[in-house]
Amino acid sequence: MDHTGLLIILSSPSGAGKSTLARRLMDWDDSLRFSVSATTRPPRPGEVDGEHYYFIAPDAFRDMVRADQMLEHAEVFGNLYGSPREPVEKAMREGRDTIFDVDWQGGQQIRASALGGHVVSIFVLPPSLPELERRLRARGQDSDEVIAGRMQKSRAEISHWAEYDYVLINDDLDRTEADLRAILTAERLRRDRRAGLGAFVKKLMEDDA
Ligand SMILES: Nc1ncnc2c1ncn2[C@@H]1O[C@H](COP(=O)(O)OP(=O)(O)OP(=O)(O)O)[C@@H](O)[C@H]1O
Ligand SMILES: Nc1nc2c(ncn2[C@@H]2O[C@H](COP(=O)(O)O)[C@@H](O)[C@H]2O)c(=O)[nH]1
Repeated sequence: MDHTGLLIILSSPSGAGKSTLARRLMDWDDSLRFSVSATTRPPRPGEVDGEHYYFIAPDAFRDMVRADQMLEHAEVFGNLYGSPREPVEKAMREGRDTIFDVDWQGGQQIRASALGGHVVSIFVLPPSLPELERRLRARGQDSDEVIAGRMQKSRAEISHWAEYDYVLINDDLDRTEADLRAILTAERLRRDRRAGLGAFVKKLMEDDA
């Protein structure tokens, strides 16, 4: 292995399909790892601590931020969310690619982080706002009040679309998954080519010295 792992950022307004797409990508390629975030929001029915999120108290969250244990963190919909730093750095050293499901603030912070890896950012749009609301309701996990709050914030999240390398409209799930696979394959080739050429050029210079 002569490369570091990719950092793959997925952002979207809540309910556009990031978690569903991330799960599908990991079923396609089991070498991908998901960055399990820490959050102060309460678990939804069926969510497992350490698998979907690390559910922690606000004080514990703030302690982690103070100890520089979060690669990025933000307040989203009135709760704190953050990506623990250590597992990401370990995956990068091991050459494993990491998927992040984070909002635009997290996306900006990961891009600006000093990790020095190859970052690929993807924004997922819903086909329409009524369809976004339909998906949030169909998921059946949030109250009307929570859904209204998320819909109200959706425009602010969408306004950051142009900061991303790729923008996909998640109308047909199979099609969006296929687009994501193509992006990942191409970005891995770019990363590998760069890493391979670096070694080649170094050797070329040494041979000539
Ligand atoms: N292309 C699609 N067509 C129809 N339904 C979809 C599509 N993509 C995702 N969904 C459904 O929409 C709902 C929301 O998807 P998901 O939970 O993946 O969104 P999310 O972006 O991760 O949301 P959040 O930001 O709140 O975590 C789920 O019930 C999922 O099955
Ligand atoms: N900046 C971060 N945003 C995160 C992180 N983990 C999740 N999120 C975003 O929060 C909302 C809501 O998520 P939900 O699970 O409560 O529906 C969603 O848009 C996520 O992308 C994180 O670690 N950092």
